[in-house]
Amino acid sequence: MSKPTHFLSCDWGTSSFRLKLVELPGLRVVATATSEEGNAATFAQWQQAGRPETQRLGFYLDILGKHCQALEQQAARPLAGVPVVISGMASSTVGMLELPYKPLPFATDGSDLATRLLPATPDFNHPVLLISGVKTDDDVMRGEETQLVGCELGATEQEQLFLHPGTHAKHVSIRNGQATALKTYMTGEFFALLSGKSILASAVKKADDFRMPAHTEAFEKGVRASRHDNLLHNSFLVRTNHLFDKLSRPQNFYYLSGLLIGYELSDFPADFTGAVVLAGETALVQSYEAALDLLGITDRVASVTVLSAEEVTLRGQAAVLHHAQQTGKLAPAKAN
Ligand SMILES: O=C(O)C(=O)C[C@@H](O)[C@H](O)CO
Repeated sequence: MSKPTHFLSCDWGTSSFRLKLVELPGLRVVATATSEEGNAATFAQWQQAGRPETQRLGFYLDILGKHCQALEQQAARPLAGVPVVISGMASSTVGMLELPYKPLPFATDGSDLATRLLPATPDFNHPVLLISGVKTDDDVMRGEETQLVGCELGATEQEQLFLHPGTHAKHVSIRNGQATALKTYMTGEFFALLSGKSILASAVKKADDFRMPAHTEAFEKGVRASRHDNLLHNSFLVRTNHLFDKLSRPQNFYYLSGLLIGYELSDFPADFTGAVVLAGETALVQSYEAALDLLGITDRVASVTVLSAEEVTLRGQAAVLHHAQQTGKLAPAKAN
C-alpha cells in the first residue's frame, strides 16, 4: 500500500457540480468537469424518474460516473480506484444520501467532521468519501465547513471570524481551533430573487466589472444606504433609481448588491477585533472586501485574509481525506 497520488474533488452544490482531478500532495488541478447538474436539478430529475428510493444513490453515482469518465479522457490516464471526496449539498435531503449534521463545535483541522465512506463497487469503481454538514440549534451549513477546514486557521487564542459570501452567506466564529458559532444570511438568494423575479428585475442588469468607477460608486452607495433607513424602503429605490435615471441598470446591480451585503455586515459583531478570513468566489470576495473597508471593519480588526473558493475547497477535502486515511476509515489506495 502506498499513499495515493491523486484524488477526485467533487464540490456538489445546490445549483452546480464541479469535479476535479487533483494531484497529491501539491493540490495541482489536472482536469476539471463542471455542469449545471446541481443537487436541486438532479433531485428534480430523480423525482421525475419515479424510481424507488433504493435506487437514488445509484442515480446520483451515474451522474458522477459520467463526469469521472470525462476526466479520465481529459487526463488520458485510468482513474479506477481513485477516491472521490464530495462536499456540499450531496449529503442533504436533495442529495445522493442524507447524512446527519455534526453538531457544533467542530475542529478546524477537519478531524471530527461527519463522513460516510461508500466503498467502490463494480458499478462505480471509486471509493467515495461523503462529507456531511454541521449544525447549531437553529442553523446549518453543508460545504462551507470543508472550506473552513481548508483555510488552515490554526489553533490560536485570538478569535477568528470566517466569512463565506454566497447564496447562503455564512459567518462562523472560531477560537482555539474550534468552530463554535454559525449564522447564515440569505444574501445571495435574496439578491437573485429581487434582481430576477421581483419588480426590480427590469431595473437591474447583471454586470461583472466591479472595478469600473461608476459600478464601484454604485456599490458603495448601496453599502452606505444600508447604514440608515429600512431595507424594504431602500430596495424600492432600485426602481426609482431607474425611473428617474439616477443609476443605469448595471449600476443598479451593484447598488442592490451593496445594499444587501451592507445589511448582512451590519450584523458584524461591534466588539470583534480578531482576524477575519474571507473565502469564496472572486467577484463576491472582492465586493465583501470593499464593504468591510467602507464600513470601517478592516481598520478595527487584526487582519483580513482573502482566500479563493477553489483553494479552500481542495485543501479542506484533502485534509478530511487525510484524516480518513489516518484513522483507517479509507485504506490508502494502491499507487494511482
Ligand atoms: O444543509 C442544508 O440543507 C442547507 O440548506 C445548507 C446550505 O445553507 C448550504 O450551506 C449553502 O447553500
